[in-house]
Amino acid sequence: MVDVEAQNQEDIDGEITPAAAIFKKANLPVTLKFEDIVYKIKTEQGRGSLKPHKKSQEKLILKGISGTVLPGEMLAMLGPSGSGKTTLLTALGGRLGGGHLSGTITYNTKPFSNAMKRNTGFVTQDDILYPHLTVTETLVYTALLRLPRNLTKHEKTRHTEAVINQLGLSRCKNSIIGGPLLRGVSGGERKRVSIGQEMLINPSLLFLDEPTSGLDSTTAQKIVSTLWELANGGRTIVMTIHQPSSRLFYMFHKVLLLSEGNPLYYGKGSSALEFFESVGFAPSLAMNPADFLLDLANGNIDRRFGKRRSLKFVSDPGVATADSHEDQAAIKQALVSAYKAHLSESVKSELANDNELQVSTDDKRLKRWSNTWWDQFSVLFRRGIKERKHESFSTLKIAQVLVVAILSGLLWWQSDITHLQDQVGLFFFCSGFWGFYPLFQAIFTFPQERMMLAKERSSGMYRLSSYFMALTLGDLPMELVLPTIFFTIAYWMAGLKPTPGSFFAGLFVLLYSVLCSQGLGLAIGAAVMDQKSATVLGSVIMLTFLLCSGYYVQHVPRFVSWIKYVSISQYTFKLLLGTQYKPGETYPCDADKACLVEDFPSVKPVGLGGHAVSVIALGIMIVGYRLIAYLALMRIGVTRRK
Ligand SMILES: Nc1ncnc2c1ncn2[C@@H]1O[C@H](COP(=O)(O)OP(=O)(O)OP(=O)(O)O)[C@@H](O)[C@H]1O
Repeated sequence: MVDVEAQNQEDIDGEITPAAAIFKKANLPVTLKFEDIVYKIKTEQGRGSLKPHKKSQEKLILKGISGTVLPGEMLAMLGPSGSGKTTLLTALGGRLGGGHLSGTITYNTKPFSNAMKRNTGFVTQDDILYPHLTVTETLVYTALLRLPRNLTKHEKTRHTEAVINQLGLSRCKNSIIGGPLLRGVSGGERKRVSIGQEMLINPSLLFLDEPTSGLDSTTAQKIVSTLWELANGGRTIVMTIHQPSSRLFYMFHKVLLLSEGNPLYYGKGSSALEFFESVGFAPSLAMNPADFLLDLANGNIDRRFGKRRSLKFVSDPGVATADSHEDQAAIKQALVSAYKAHLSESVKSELANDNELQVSTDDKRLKRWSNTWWDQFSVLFRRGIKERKHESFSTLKIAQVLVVAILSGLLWWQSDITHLQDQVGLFFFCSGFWGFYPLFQAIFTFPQERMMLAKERSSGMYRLSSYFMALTLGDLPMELVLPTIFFTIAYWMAGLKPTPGSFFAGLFVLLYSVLCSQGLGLAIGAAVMDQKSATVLGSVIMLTFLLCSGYYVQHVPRFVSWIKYVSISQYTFKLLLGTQYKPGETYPCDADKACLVEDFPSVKPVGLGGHAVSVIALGIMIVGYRLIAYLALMRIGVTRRK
């Protein structure tokens, strides 16, 4: 017998078995038990309707589900769409947030813990992968982040190679993953990459949400065969599956059939038909048992197949009559009662069986994170640059900025102080353009990353701070290069003060304000997490800042005049003017008259003093907005545990 305790301790200390052997056996065999799982959520009635009063109603999603999955077993959850499969899987995987979950879930008699989290893989229904990374890159970055710190980079790469071979991904290992608008690997390969990401940590407990959905039967068979092999190595595997073929159906050690949150069957797949026959439902024709089970769970017993001849024939469930609905409900009710009468006792006695391995998972000895902050940061930074370079360094963006810069240079061509209004207009344009541009670049950052962040954070891959720093710093070079190009072109074409001091001061102000607008974009994106709403909110805020910066309206009413104190544009505009004009400087306002620049109507509202205050205010905003973004992100990927 395997010395599980020693093996487990070894894993806690980080000494994972050599790459070639990682699929042979589970590190820490897990017995999963769940008893009387009930899950309720509060829904708002009248939501989306014109009713003024919304009533909150409780909805029962899972209605007392129990079962046991032993090491070496593969449990498949079957049921119609909306029957609660994903909800139950998420609850068992320790990731269910919101709502009220009751009942007990134990892993080797213990509740979910950090040690168990490290030993658990969770493959979500949608493949959440970066489209521009190759298969190998995707898996290597995951290995670098998830495998323990005492493994060398070389060992982690060897683990990746072993996973690639095990999952039959060698042929496409250098192909990019791809996405909706980018051709990449096939759907089946993508699914295998998602499974591979979880297999890298050699989990003893593996959850998969519909791993075969949308795949042809041969690919589905390949995936389930791989999972079957993994189960054979002493792993505990739980998956939801829609309509498995009969070949697949008989590969599962256990099947749990759900209907509207109720269990209808739990036990061996091969005994399912026998059970339903014993309670009065049997197919009279040879058919895929999974299809028959789904028909039962839908209450759709066809007269040709069902023995319940007294029930009306349901020709088209889509246009079912009230009678047929009643029939369906009656069938489902009969099946729920049959489960309670014949199966619930045996499920309970199986749960009472003390067959768990008494393994100590010393949670206190286990460090929360597999890697140091710096390791996480550097891997995430490199991965971010690789994935996002296509977006950040797109020729379209560079061309856009070049065109605007050259156009501005031509429009303001060699303007001098005799055309003060024009020059002031150029500075206002700069503060507006470089307020909006970085804001909209940054606004999309977190909404686009949301799914990935939720997935990786819920498997405890990295700290939020290392992710946040890596992502925001990774975007910086391009964010700063573009305004530098713009300013250099526009400045010299427009003939502004030709001194290095004025030029660099202006450039510094522009980059400083870009950092501030970028921070605002990050904060709005992270707080709203919806691209459309964030864009609308961002444009309203930035427009307000521009309108209140003192250029358009010089006599701003008192009750809105405070807005200028939070306006990025106002501070940028003021600082840009300060790089060109000094207090007391004059301009020719009439043929033979010189006037003070600070009295010029477009300059007066912002003035030429108070630069230190502006620099401090922008500095506070640069930090403050990023802090808001960070706090808003803290809610992503964190599940509440009971
Ligand atoms: N947070 C939630 N808010 C509202 N309804 C929810 C929530 N979570 C689950 N539900 C509802 O619970 C039911 C079960 O959902 P679940 O996703 O578990 O079903 P499923 O069997 O996995 O379906 P599918 O096969 O289509 O993925 C559905 O009716 C779903 O709308």
